[in-house]
Amino acid sequence: MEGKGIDGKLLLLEKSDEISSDEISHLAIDIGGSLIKIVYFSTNSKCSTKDEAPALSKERQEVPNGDLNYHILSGRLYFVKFETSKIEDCIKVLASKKLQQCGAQCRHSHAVDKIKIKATGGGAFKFADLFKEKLGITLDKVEEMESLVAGANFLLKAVNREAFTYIGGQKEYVQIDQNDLYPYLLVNIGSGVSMIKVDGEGKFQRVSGTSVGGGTFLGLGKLLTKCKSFDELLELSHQGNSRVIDMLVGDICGGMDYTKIGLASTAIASSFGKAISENKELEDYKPEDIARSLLRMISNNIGQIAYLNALRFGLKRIILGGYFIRDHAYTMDTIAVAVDFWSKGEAKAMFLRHEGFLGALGAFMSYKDENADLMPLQLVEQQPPKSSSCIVDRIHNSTCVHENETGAVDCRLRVSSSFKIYDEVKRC
Ligand SMILES: Nc1ncnc2c1ncn2[C@@H]1O[C@H](COP(=O)(O)OP(=O)(O)O)[C@@H](O)[C@H]1O
Ligand SMILES: CC(C)(COP(=O)(O)O)[C@@H](O)C(=O)NCCC(=O)O
Repeated sequence: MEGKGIDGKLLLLEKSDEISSDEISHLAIDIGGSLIKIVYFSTNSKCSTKDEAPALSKERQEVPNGDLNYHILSGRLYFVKFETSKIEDCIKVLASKKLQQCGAQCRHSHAVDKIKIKATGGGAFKFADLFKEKLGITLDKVEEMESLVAGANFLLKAVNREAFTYIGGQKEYVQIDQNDLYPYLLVNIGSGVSMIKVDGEGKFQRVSGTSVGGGTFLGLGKLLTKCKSFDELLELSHQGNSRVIDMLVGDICGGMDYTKIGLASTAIASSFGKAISENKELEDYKPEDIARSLLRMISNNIGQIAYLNALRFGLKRIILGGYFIRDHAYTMDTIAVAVDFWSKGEAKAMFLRHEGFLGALGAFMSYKDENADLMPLQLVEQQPPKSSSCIVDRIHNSTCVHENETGAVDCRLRVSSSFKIYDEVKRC
């Protein structure tokens, strides 16, 4: 299991046993083709030092608002993931932490089999019976595209320093004016890729997609390089040189630019094209060069299709999400350069700090639609990220710290007083 912490330190997830059931109020899950993503809100503030979370509180604050009272729960939103192929591990962790007791339906029933949690992604259908059987809970399905859009809109509107451009190796955070947010093209690079034209809250249309996505990178990468994991493949690509396998314009044109059609000699004419004529076997190529060419081919292709769809609808802003991106410099650079190149600087690629959690966040936000039990969730307070950050990676039972990741969001939930989440969770 991996967790992300915005302000860097070893947040709640270093030891999974540290989270107990009475500290979690809401949880939503996105079960994709490759990964399971979970977003949950916790009033707990177990941080490595006291001063990391000064604003956190378990106290309820009564806030009159018209006829209704609300209470404010202060805490943090946490983000964790599992590999979908290891869904049994995910279920074990949920069972051990009793996180499954944190859905929206506690008020109506204390019976475990009446508990529902919001779930999105194809796996919300595929694994519904498994969740029921092993945890006794019902997955309350939220449509995937709807969730992606709701998650993206929420991040773009409510979280400071969420969106950034990546140009020349530099991140530049962009605070988008809320009145000028729409329309934009949302490109979610998961196992496959969905492209969605977003026109407002709940106003969107899936306009395109491609099956050449993150699953393709990982699947082909595993076959071609013998890498066992995404991280290994990504790491390998750092040391590679794509020119070894990719056929460049210069390779075709005797080292010259193809000026007439605007292609420099260094531009890729054909990804993996050199392999057709060199009479080499797979083993003759270095795995790192293969990983590099593969990453570049897929990222470039997505950038180009994204641009074409932006052009189709006259969209200037392309927002990229999905766990494939992983804040990875070469991936972001390739996509940003592709968009810039093809659009001649007209369109901008923007990335998100919580790129992999759009669906899960969207499903989390949908608790607000529950028959007024839970009033609109609001992120009313949030600390800006500090300079260094890290996450704890517990996949494959290994614990390691990654630098420069982003993560947990300090926030306050506004909930209806008729829905006594905290008490209910303790009673469940
Ligand atoms: N630790 C990881 N394990 C597997 N895939 C990963 C990992 N980190 C990033 N990825 C990439 O992210 C993709 C999945 O992205 P995601 O947005 O979670 O899609 P899905 O909802 O289809 O699972 C994978 O296909 C892979 O390219
Ligand atoms: C089917 C999916 C929406 C599932 O989402 P994912 O689990 O990949 O995030 C996605 O894989 C996709 O959009 N694939 C591309 C299909 C196509 O348009 O050709």
